[in-house]
Amino acid sequence: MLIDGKKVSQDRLEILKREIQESGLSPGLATVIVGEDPASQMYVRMKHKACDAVGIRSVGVVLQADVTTEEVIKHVQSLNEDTSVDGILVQLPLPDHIDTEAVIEAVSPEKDVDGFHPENIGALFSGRPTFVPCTPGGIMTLLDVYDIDPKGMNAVVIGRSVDVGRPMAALLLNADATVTICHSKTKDLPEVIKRADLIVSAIGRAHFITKEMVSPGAIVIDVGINQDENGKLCGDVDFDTVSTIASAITPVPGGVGPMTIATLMENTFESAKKHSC
Ligand SMILES: Nc1nc2c(c(=O)[nH]1)N[C@@H](CN(C=O)c1ccc(C(=O)N[C@@H](CCC(=O)O)C(=O)O)cc1)CN2
Repeated sequence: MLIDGKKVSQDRLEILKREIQESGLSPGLATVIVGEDPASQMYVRMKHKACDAVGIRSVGVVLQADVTTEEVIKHVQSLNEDTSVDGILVQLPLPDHIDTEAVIEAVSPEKDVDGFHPENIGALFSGRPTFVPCTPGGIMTLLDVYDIDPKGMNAVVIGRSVDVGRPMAALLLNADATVTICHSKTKDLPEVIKRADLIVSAIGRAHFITKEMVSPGAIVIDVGINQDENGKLCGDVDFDTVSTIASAITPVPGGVGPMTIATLMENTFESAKKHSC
């Protein structure tokens, strides 16, 4: 079965648009981008476009690549104080000279619609999630829409990043899966992956997950955004072969990526609802 993230995200955005209209609220999202990385610029454009589509006001702060950490934090603080802004997201990655953790910690936890603030990450790991990071949150929505219940499954998350691997593991644990997080130092990685009922790959290596590593019937979620040898967008999973034995699989493009944006829109509306109380 193909898990169609593009379709699910469109459906979710339609529903959200109606909910926002009916709420009478006027949610606001602020994006912060530093430098001119073309991929980051594209993702931020996609986020503003999604805001327009569902009825979320959006403002963009664009900062030069040589801005200091302190200057970025000042902009974030002024967005924290701006009552017309319900959600703040700082597009990642930031340039190397910027202290990313300090910038993320400067975002008010109440406006942290990316769910990266330590307070929100802590809540997630305590089993009391507040704002959930958008990519793992979007994956949980996909599993739910396709009636895939992780309860009791052996889930293997490949990659231990703060924005995807770790929160993904916490969400799967909260959903009663038995979770293994793999990383560059994991011994016998293919063997660990072979035992998985559910694989979430977020390592960023084109075609890394091959058919031989995957148990027939496993569910395969591909978070990778890579380029193949011809410069074509592809995931971590060798889709053509793995899809012949997986029971369900996400494509790249059109799988997890669009759900990241839909979840960001949903988090922003949730934030606006909280601020209206
Ligand atoms: N502050 C954040 N930074 C980053 C996040 C994030 O959630 N918050 N995630 C990624 C990038 N990202 C959003 O920011 C993102 C990546 C991919 C997609 C997407 O829809 N991809 C499409 C393909 C688009 C293309 O043509 O290249 C797909 O997979 O179908 C959306 C958002 C890192 N930074």
